[in-house]
Amino acid sequence: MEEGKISWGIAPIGWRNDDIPEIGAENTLQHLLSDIVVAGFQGTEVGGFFPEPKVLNKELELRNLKIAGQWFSSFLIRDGVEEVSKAFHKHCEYLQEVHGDVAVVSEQTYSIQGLNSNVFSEKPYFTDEEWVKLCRGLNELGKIAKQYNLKLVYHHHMGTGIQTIEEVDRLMESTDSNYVHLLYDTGHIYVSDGDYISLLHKHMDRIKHVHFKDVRKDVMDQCKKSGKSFLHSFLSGMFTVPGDGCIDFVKVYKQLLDTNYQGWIVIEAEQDPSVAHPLEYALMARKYIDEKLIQKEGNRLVRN
Ligand SMILES: O=C1C[C@@H](O)[C@H](O)[C@@H](O)C1=O
Ligand SMILES: [Co+2]
Repeated sequence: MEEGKISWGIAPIGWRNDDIPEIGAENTLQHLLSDIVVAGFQGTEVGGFFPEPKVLNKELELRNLKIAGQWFSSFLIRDGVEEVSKAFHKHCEYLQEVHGDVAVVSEQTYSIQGLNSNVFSEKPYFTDEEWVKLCRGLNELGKIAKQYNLKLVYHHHMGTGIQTIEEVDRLMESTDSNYVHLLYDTGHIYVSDGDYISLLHKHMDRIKHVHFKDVRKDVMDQCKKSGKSFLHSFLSGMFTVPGDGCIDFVKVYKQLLDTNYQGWIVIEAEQDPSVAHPLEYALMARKYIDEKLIQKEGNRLVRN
């Protein structure tokens, strides 16, 4: 990533979803990457179906695309830092080989994000001892990431122990800012707290990676009312690309520019690809970015 710039990416999640690997399984890596070029993005994140670094790098180079980062499910509370570190070293090695910038970490101990539980009312909570174990563990993982020239960015997520603004506040207070950074995901914090601006204001200095995920409020309300799981909520269309839901990305983007954010903004809108055509939605996102965000901000902007 170039110094002083915002890079725009789009995640594979609109084409294929690691949380439900069956959906979109017909979309190959080559198809996904070529769609990303057609839609005018500079890069993507690593999906669970991505190949070994040599093969991936070849496909990326052919299309002049970059890797922003990759998700890592940590089980620090369940397994302890020693065990988790082994898998995290491998994760970072892979990311280094594909020239990624961030390791996206989410603590999955007690997570209900992949279960058939009500994601709006059954999230887990950590005890004080578990908080200590988690935060110490994250500091250690952050040090490992640094050895590979990566930043550990923590992903707050629906259905997990770090979901709400209060929980993000506590995580930021209890971890070392040299090693643990924050991923700001507009969709997750909005569905959790009904507010996506406070987190941005409070933790701008820690935010080193951004996911732009929009929310269809009517669908969210319906999913909440019927007590749907996380997976069934997104399959019902709770999430979409920026400009197609209720989040004001102009406000968010302005704040990012005002505070001189440097790094990736990755469009991440999980939907069922058989319902929401992935390239069509990627193009919609790009149009919205160009017309409502970049043009609006004029020459303050930052697109390669
Ligand atoms: O960053 C993310 C990665 C996905 O696997 C996750 O479920 C999604 O909601 C998300 O925000
Ligand atoms: Co996300």
